[in-house]
Amino acid sequence: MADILEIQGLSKRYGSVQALDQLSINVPEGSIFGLLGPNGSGKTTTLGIVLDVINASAGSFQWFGQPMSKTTKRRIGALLETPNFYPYLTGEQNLRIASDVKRVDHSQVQRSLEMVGLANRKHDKFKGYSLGMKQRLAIGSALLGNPEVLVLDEPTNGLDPEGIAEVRALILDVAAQGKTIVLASHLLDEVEKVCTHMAVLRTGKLKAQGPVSSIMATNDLVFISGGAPLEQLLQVARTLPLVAQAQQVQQQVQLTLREGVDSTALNRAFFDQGIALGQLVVRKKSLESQFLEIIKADNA
Ligand SMILES: Nc1ncnc2c1ncn2[C@@H]1O[C@H](COP(=O)(O)OP(=O)(O)OP(=O)(O)O)[C@@H](O)[C@H]1O
Repeated sequence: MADILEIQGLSKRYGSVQALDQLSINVPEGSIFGLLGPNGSGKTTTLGIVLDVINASAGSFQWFGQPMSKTTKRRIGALLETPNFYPYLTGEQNLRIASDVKRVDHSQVQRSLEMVGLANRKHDKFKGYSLGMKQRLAIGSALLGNPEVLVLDEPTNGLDPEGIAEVRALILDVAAQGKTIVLASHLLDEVEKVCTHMAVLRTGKLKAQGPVSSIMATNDLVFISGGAPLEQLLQVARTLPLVAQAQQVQQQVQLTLREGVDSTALNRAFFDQGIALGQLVVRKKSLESQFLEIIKADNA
């Protein structure tokens, strides 16, 4: 997969605040890329820079392997903040105005309305739309001109649960039509549910990056029991080089394995110590606990 966006060593300073610190990120073509981080971690600044509305203090970026230009910009649709739609105009009328501003042909309006599932409500006034529909119209506006990439900043912020579900489904839908999506979110759950790839930001620094599945696959938790009393399991586990961390959790011993170690090796290691484990369960750590660990490590 080629990278549609490459960011190299991006830094941004606002006075005494180092908003971004040597950030390097690659966004693969066709991915739904989540920029995950708590408030103030630099997500909006990153998106602002790559959309050419904020100047970087240092570093560079390329879209489609090229520096930013008018032509490149036309290939990117963005929604950084909620557009000001006219409440008394219909969804269609609002998108017509948006297409005039963007200098995009009016024929694009119907296409956009269809993409965001509002074609059958296009004659309704904007003020009558649900929160989810309003946000879908905003995404429709970003899709005018049929860009290859869609950039969204916190696309579900301020929505009700129904709206959140609608917008997440829409993002998956738009991606299924071949577009790359870059979205910023402070919600771990959102990135886990929607994104294929992710970068974790903390105080302007990159903490992790890669396919969501591989980031989640590291540091699995393993629960063992049986074959020996719990105290003994715990004691042996703590002597094994392939175990990074061991503690008792209810009637089991919870282990974190070192990177690259699988559960078969663990089983064998116990067997070598004369213990045939009764039960061994691998549970993938939730993205949330990993994320919190990354944050914790950063603060340490
Ligand atoms: N125009 C500005 N002037 C001064 N400091 C700024 C400015 N914009 C952002 N910052 C600071 O830069 C840091 C990164 O902010 P940024 O908005 O990029 O983070 P974020 O992850 O998008 O957070 P949020 O979701 O709260 O917007 C924060 O410490 C913020 O206070």
